[in-house]
Amino acid sequence: MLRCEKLQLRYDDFSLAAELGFAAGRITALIGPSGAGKSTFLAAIAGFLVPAKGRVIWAAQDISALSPAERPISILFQDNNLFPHLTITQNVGLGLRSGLRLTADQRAQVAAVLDSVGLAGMGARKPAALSGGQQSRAALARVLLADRPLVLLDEPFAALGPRLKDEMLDLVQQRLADQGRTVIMVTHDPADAKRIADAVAVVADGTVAAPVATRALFENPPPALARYLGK
Ligand SMILES: Nc1ncnc2c1ncn2[C@@H]1O[C@H](COP(=O)(O)OP(=O)(O)OP(=O)(O)O)[C@@H](O)[C@H]1O
Repeated sequence: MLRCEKLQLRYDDFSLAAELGFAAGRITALIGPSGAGKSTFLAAIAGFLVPAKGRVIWAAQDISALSPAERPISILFQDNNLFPHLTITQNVGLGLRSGLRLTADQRAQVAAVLDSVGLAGMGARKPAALSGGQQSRAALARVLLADRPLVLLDEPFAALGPRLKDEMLDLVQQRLADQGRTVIMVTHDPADAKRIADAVAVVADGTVAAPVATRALFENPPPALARYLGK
């Protein structure tokens, strides 16, 4: 369980309050209007933004004072998930260790995970020599290898076409959530949430609301979500 206790996040003229929990091993979608604070909230969980108040608790431990690297967290952003000057093997290997020198055993682990996401034989290429969908798979492969229990997705698949995006969402479900990881994903698309999220937390009006089971939420949307959906 990830808990946000009396969390208050602030920029100059923006503030966001969060008092909620995310069930372990589940996928929770964050949905809400542009500028509502979804990325800001993920940044606070990841440790990039110091909260004005409150605490972030993971598995009953206060992780608020830990640096991003010390937190049990992997993150995928919309862009810049891969270093352009490194090969795919090197990029994915960073999930195992921070240096570029991999042992034979580590290289075998990288090859196996690339194989498992459909990128067999592509390890020697640079990211620019992969399609957008393949780059997404490589970034996901690094998250798989990093083996951190909490995974934050800030719309990493938004630039993909609908079929590729659905493939990636299904991979997230099969390879992350079904293996016990806790996933929090920002999305603008209700269809993404309906496809793989167990629950949805609405971010609007300065608050991150507690997650509600996906189907129940869309069947009976609260006013902020109804406005967002244009209903
Ligand atoms: N580094 C920053 N400094 C000052 N204000 C910021 C900073 N980053 C974000 N903000 C402000 O915080 C608010 C929330 O931004 P955020 O990016 O979290 O929203 P979002 O819900 O993720 O939006 P979108 O759906 O458009 O990506 C916005 O008003 C934004 O202008």
